Amino acid sequence: MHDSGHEENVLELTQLRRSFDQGRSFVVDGVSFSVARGTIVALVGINGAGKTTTVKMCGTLLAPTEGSVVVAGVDAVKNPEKARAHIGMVLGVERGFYPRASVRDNLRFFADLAAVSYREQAGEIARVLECVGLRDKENKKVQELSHGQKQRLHIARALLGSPELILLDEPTSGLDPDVAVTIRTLMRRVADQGAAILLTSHSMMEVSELADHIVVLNRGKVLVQGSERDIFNFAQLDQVLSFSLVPTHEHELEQLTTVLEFFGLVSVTSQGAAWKVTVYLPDGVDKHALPSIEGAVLRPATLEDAFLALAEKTA
Ligand SMILES: Nc1ncnc2c1ncn2[C@@H]1O[C@H](COP(=O)(O)OP(=O)(O)OP(=O)(O)O)[C@@H](O)[C@H]1O
Repeated sequence: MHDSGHEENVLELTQLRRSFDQGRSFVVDGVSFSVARGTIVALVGINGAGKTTTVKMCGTLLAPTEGSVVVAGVDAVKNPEKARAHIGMVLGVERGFYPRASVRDNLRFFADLAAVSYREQAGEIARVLECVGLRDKENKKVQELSHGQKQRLHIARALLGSPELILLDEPTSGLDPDVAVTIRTLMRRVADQGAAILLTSHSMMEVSELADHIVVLNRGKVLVQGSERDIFNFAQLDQVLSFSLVPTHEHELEQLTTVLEFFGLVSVTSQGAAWKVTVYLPDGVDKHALPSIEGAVLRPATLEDAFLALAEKTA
């Protein structure tokens, strides 16, 4: 199935737009990016940025208002069924399986849908269950599985028939950390075997670990896309200064933030009787000139910080 060059784009979005109010506003507004074979692209953005709507359009579950989606060379807007044959997806995990039927029977049903021939089904089901570490649950009823096991079963379903494109909306949300690690390892392995993966995630740690390319959405538009370094550069971020403050006089917080704004973007959130102050410091700031503040911690910025700084900037 995977017979052409490594750089081939399995998914290409061009100027994708979607309105839910007859064109008065667009929740996805001119989004373009691509996902190459063997790579993982993460779509991130604060709530309501348009991530799920974008992924649904990639999966042919929602028609774009404008723009194009091409999956494995197939125009997915004109030929959604043909495109779907190349897609495995996990979008929302509460529904989808027959709870009283066994894991194997459920996967047989989906193997049929994924056009896996009857002769190959037993082997394919064993393969995908092995991939997600559920081989010993083949005869269990789905309703007897834990939340994490069901999540892994959804991923197993998406792998049936080895689709070239895998779409995952929040694949590890609500999972125990150890199960999330298993799933992340699995995603990397599936990509290394040649699949193109598009995922959404609220976990910047996950994105940092997995994504080869990051697309940051903001109110339906691509704010920035590229490597982790590109996101840092765009957010103009190097280090982060943070501390808690219980003001001793009325204007203390205001005075301090006015001084700190000279150095970088300042975010203030309440923490009971205290205020948590975070200062996002760009490259080149003279750290020695910073006011000395009791309990302040200066540390290198993480992707989470870059993301929060961008969210703060665009709020
Ligand atoms: N079927 C719909 N009808 C009307 N508005 C919708 C519909 N689906 C989504 N929206 C709106 O589109 C916007 C983007 O939603 P979407 O779910 O794509 O965002 P998201 O980035 O995935 O958010 P979250 O991180 O909260 O999952 C939101 O304002 C949402 O209310």
